[in-house]
Amino acid sequence: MTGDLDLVVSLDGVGVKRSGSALLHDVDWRVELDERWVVLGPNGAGKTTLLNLAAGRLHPTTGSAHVLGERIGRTDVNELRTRIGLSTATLAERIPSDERVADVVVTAAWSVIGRFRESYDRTDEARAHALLGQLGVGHLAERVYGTLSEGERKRVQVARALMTDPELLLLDEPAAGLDLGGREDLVARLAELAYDPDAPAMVLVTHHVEEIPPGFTHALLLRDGGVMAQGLLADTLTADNLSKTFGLPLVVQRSGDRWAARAA
Ligand SMILES: Nc1ncnc2c1ncn2[C@@H]1O[C@H](COP(=O)(O)OP(=O)(O)OP(=O)(O)O)[C@@H](O)[C@H]1O
Repeated sequence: MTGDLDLVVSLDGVGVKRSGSALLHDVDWRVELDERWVVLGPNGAGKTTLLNLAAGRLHPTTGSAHVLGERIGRTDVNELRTRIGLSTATLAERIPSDERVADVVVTAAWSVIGRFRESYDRTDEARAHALLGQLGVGHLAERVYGTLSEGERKRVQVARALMTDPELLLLDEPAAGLDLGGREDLVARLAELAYDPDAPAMVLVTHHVEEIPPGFTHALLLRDGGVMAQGLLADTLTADNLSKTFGLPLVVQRSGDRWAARAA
């Protein structure tokens, strides 16, 4: 147990090994309540592994991991899960395509995917509708999930992740597969959330600096399971750091509160 109540994630010397290879090694990372982190790195760098650790769904092989004050591996993970909002492609694949959109969100209150009860609490229904509205898809609440566009689905998935009023929100590539309009819309919604002082601590995994929403404060760069750089966005997203992380010379541009990168 850590003494700092503002500390949401705390990894100390964490390594994760599978089948003899190190997915992560020597990771020290702290996420505080009012911080919004972006995790960047090339394919296979260990980003999803890091997110699964922060979600309490994976135990470290070495070192120690605390999430919301609980030590992973020594706590009831089911209880911890209701305090964490998680949106990943793996979870999204399990959403039944014939499910009513409002039900996709409301079922998160019971940590299930797929409606299994006749009636849900009215306050839960109201919260699900409010969250869909906040994400700009309130008008789709009565539609069937399978009929939504990819962009609409992504926003429903974020609403679902927020359903339990989590203390930590983890988003794995929320803008993957979206067209430019869809990406910009989602980035704007996530920016609103990032600026909301009542919103949970946030960690967003992405491959692209263009997808970093305004309001995000910190970045962690991963390569081959190791941390290349971490800290405040402006200090961390340098051409040098990104070039080393992605293994090619890059130019990084900041325009207001948005970022862009291209080969040098
Ligand atoms: N259970 C496992 N056993 C062996 N190797 C694994 C296992 N799970 C993941 N890996 C490997 O660990 C590495 C890191 O995977 P991870 O999914 O964390 O990367 P990532 O940065 O999220 O990649 P991407 O951007 O492609 O989604 C990859 O090389 C992957 O193949």
